[in-house]
Amino acid sequence: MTTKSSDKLSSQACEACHADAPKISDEELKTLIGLIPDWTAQVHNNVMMLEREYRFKNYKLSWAFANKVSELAESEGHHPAILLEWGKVKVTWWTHAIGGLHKNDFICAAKTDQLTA
Ligand SMILES: C[C@H](O)[C@H](O)[C@H]1CNC2=NC(N)=NC(=O)C2=N1
Repeated sequence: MTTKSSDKLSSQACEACHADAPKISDEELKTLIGLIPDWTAQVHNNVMMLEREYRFKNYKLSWAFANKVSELAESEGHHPAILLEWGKVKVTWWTHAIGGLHKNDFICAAKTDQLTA
């Protein structure tokens, strides 16, 4: 079996996150984003977020993927923004409780990538 660098993240589970949990450092951001190269860190309304757009052949496939992401979110207790459109789904992960990025967001991004397989 081949192992990808993102497996280091996707094999982990989200931990309970509290308002006093620290945001990831710049150093951690560099390391963690390197494990999920298809994602970009973007700042919206002063909050750093992880974003990726997935492409599909039609609306039904986009919709099915958005549903899978929703199932993942409920099972992890961590919830992304999902923008469902014809042929594409944009997934945005951040941690509301801290207004930024926590390791949970990187774990969930790696798990989201696995849903396309
Ligand atoms: C009580 C519950 O676990 C929290 O409100 C969770 C739910 N899902 C969440 N999802 C995200 N993305 N960030 C959070 O801070 C968050 N908090």
